[in-house]
Formats: sequence, structure tokens, C-alpha cells
Amino acid sequence: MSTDAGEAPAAALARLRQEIEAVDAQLVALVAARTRLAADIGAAKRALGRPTLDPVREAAVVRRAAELARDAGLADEEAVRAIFWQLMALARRAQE
Ligand SMILES: O=C(O)C(=O)C[C@]1(C(=O)O)C=C[C@@H](O)C=C1
Repeated sequence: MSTDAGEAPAAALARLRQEIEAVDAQLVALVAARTRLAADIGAAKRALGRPTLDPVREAAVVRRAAELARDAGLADEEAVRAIFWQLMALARRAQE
């Protein structure tokens, strides 16, 4: 994961880029999984006669993500909040 003292800088860069690409692939798979769950939640809410849009829940989701970001040591909580607003925009489209 980190740079290895005996590794040539160019080799380290190539290896680290491979690692970041693997993480990116996982992130996209997780976004797809989250979006599928949101579609199922949308169907469950429709079956209950509830509106799919739930602003109170959205605020709670973003608040929790910011707390998790803080616990994970991420300095830019605001960026994590922005990512979650985008994830919920995707979710809302999947619920249409
Ligand atoms: O929890 C819900 O009720 C959802 O529909 C999921 C979700 C989300 O992406 O987290 C999506 C849309 C809603 O407005 C609130 C939250």
C-alpha cells in the first residue's frame, strides 16, 4: 500500500496507480449496490403509499456520512457531504 524504500519511484507510481484503480472499481461496485438498494427502497415506499423523496432521511444520511468521515480521519467532511448528495441524486433517479 505505501511506498517501499527499495522500490524505484517509477515502479512505485505504477503500482500505486494499480492499487488506486482497484479501489475505484470497488467504489463503482458499491455505488451500483447502493443504487440498486435505493430502487428496492423506492418500490417498498410506493407499496406503503409513501413518497419516494424523504428530505428528513436525506439530511440524516448526510449527517451520518460526515460523522463516519470524521471517525475515518478524513479532513474534508464537506467533500464527503457533497459525495453523498450526489449518491442520493443517483438513488432518486433510480427510484423514478
Ligand atoms: O431511505 C430512503 O427512504 C431512500 O429512499 C434512500 C435515499 C438514499 O439514497 O439514502 C434516497 C432517497 C430519499 O429521499 C432518502 C434516502
